[in-house]
Order: sequence, then C-alpha cells, then structure tokens
Amino acid sequence: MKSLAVALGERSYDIHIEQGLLGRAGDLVGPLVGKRPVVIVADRNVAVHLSTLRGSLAAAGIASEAIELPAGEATKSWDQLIALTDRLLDLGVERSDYIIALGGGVIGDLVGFAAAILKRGCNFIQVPTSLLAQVDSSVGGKTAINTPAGKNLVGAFHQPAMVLIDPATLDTLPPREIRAGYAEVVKYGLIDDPEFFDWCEANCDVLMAGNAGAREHAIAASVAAKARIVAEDERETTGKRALLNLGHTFGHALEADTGFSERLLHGEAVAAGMALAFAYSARAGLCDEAEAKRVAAHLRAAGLPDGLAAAGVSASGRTLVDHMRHDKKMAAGTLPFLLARGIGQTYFDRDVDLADVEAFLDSCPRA
Ligand SMILES: NC(=O)c1ccc[n+]([C@@H]2O[C@H](COP(=O)([O-])OP(=O)(O)OC[C@H]3O[C@@H](n4cnc5c(N)ncnc54)[C@H](O)[C@@H]3O)[C@@H](O)[C@H]2O)c1
Ligand SMILES: O=C(O)C(=O)C[C@@H](O)[C@H](O)[C@H](O)COP(=O)(O)O
Ligand SMILES: [Zn+2]
Repeated sequence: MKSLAVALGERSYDIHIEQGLLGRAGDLVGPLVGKRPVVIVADRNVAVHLSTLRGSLAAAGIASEAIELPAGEATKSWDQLIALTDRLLDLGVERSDYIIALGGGVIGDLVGFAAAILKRGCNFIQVPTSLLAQVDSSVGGKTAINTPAGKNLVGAFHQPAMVLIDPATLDTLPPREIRAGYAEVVKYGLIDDPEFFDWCEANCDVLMAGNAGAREHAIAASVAAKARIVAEDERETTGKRALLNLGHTFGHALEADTGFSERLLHGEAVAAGMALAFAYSARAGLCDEAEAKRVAAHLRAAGLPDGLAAAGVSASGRTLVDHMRHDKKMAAGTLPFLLARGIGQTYFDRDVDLADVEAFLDSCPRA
C-alpha cells in the first residue's frame, strides 16, 4: 500500500492507495470510527463497490447505513443537498461521526459539503471510484454544489479525515469517464512538472487500456502533486493553489454553456480549457506556439477535446466571458487567469483583459 499525508496541521490526513483496498477498508476506518456506525453515501452506479465496502466494514465490526443517490452532475444541487442533510439527520448522525462518500467527484463534492454544514461540521471520508476523483477531487477539501449561475458557487473548504483509493474500482468505469479523469492527470504535468507530461505522452495508451501499473503511477503522482500544493495554500489565498485551476476558467464557462450536462463532462471541459489557456498564452507571445500545439495534440490523442469546436461549443466570446464573471478567482472586478510560459510553467496572471479573452475566443474555430 502506498500512503502519503496531506500536511495541514490539525486538519492533516492520510491518502492510502492500493489495488483491492476497498476489501479491507474496515481495517483503516476502524481506528477512526471506533464503535460508531457510519453512513455511506454512494452513487447508484457503484452498487457493486458499495457492497464490497459494506462487507469489509461489517467484517471489522462496523455497522453501516447506505444512501444511494442518482449519478451525474445534476446531483450537485440544492435539492439533493437538502434531501441528503435531512436523511443524515433522520439517521441520527452526530457531529463526531464519519460520513463516507463513495463515488466520483459529484458524490465527493456534495457529501463533503453536506458534512461541512451538518451540525456545523461532521467528519467525512473520501472513497473515490472515478479516475477524476482518485487523482483530484477527493483530495484538498474543496466541496460544493452548482447553482443556476454557475459551477461550484456554493460550497466550503472542508477537509476529509482520510482518502481511500482503490484503483481496481476503475475496472467498471466507462472509457469516456477514464478519458475525462485523465485530463486532470495531464494538468499536473502542465502546471509544474514537464517530466510528468513526458510520462503522460509515453504512457497514455497503456493507461487507457487499463494497465494497473500505469494507473497507479498516475494516481500516486497526481495526489502527491495536489497534496503538496494544497499544503502550501489550503484556501487558495496566495495564488499557489489557483494553479490547480489551470483550464478551469475556460472549462467552467464551457460547462455552463452546455448546461452542466452529459454533453460535456467536467474533465472534457478542463481538457478544452487547458488547450485554450495554452493557445491564448501562445497568441499573447508568452509561450512558444509549438508548446501549445504539443498540448493540444496530446489531448486529442487521448480522445479529449482540444478547443471550442471539439467541445461542441458554438457560443460567442461575449457569452463565454459572461459565464467567467462568476469565477471565484474574480477579485476587485478583475479575473486572474492561469497562463503558461511553456509546458510545466503555468503561472497566475492578474493582468488579463477580459475584452482580449473575448476577442481570442471569437477567433477560435467553433462547433
Ligand atoms: N473538489 C475538487 O477539488 C474537484 C476537483 C475536480 C473535479 N471536481 C468535481 O468533480 C465532478 C466530476 O467528477 P467525476 O468526473 O468523478 O464525475 P461523476 O462523479 O459524475 O462520475 C462520473 C461517472 O462515473 C460513474 N462512476 C463513478 N465511479 C464509477 C465506477 N467505479 N464504475 C462505474 N461508474 C462509475 C458515475 O456514476 C458517473 O456517471 C465535477 O462536479 C467537478 O466539478 C471537484
Ligand atoms: O482543488 C483545486 O483547487 C482545484 O481547482 C481542482 C479542480 O480540478 C476542481 O475542478 C475544483 O473544484 C475547481 O475549483 P473552483 O474553485 O474553480 O470551483
Ligand atoms: Zn477540475
């Protein structure tokens, strides 16, 4: 088993990664929960993994209740949050109890937010089952729901007490979801690790084909990078954590434009957004055009969208920039962007003119 810590003082926690870990989760959860029962909130698509998890908790003497929620981005909503918190209250969850989030980023973000506000803050454990959640969303404590105005606009920073990653759960994940999660893997190379981007180019095919070693390496490298950045800037106040938002200002606007629907998954929107961030950086003379082309080529090779056209977006630059005005990085009326001087050289730029972004978007080929 590989283990690493997210170092956040009294909010520090461990991330454990092992093939088949779900089957012995009870051994790791037991010392935290003691004799108290746990509530597992699971995505309906992961019923098979729910039963493995419950079996392993039962074997360790831990009673569990399960709440199964519908799959998909629409679950990150006020309605689902209200229903979930009411159900948790009905079940008698106490502040010191542990709620387990079993599923992808949607379940993790919703359950994390419910745990943050229930009784002013309960404990929760992340058991991510999608590649995206295993490499990104289960770590770092950003929790949220969407609102009609945009992505993740109501939420809280609330760190999990533990993250249990079983890469074997990916065997049941549809290929499109593997590709979407892979976009957030590539992100770490683009942020500050050019060697990892080289590794991605060399290993993407075997990873997509299900090679366990490649998947484990991608997961371990990703969460190590995220843990390091989160430990430096837990609440995104210095600009360091904002690096993890590479591709997201563009990406969230694309998700809003496609109605947070199956038409464009979060990871797909992030892929298109990263390609746009590099293309914008190249157009502004900040990075070589060859670097931007290399990024787009790799995303295409991975079966991911590399811009507006491939993302199926036809909206005008004005419409997309209007979506961006809800971005949580907006400060004093200006929107900082994550731009790049090259692969592995992403930086936080506070001097981007939204009119210029709009003109850039209008110049991009679209659907
Ligand atoms: N909090 C953060 O730091 C953070 C980081 C990145 C993304 N996110 C959020 O995460 C969400 C995207 O997460 P996601 O891509 O995991 O989406 P998701 O939770 O919708 O899961 C993707 C799909 O895969 C299914 N699924 C999950 N695990 C499965 C498995 N093992 N077998 C079969 N099916 C499985 C789900 O039912 C769903 O249909 C977005 O809302 C995004 O905003 C949050
Ligand atoms: O953990 C972070 O910080 C990230 O930005 C990770 C992103 O992949 C993730 O999609 C996050 O939810 C986006 O955050 P937001 O603050 O732009 O909603
Ligand atoms: Zn993301």
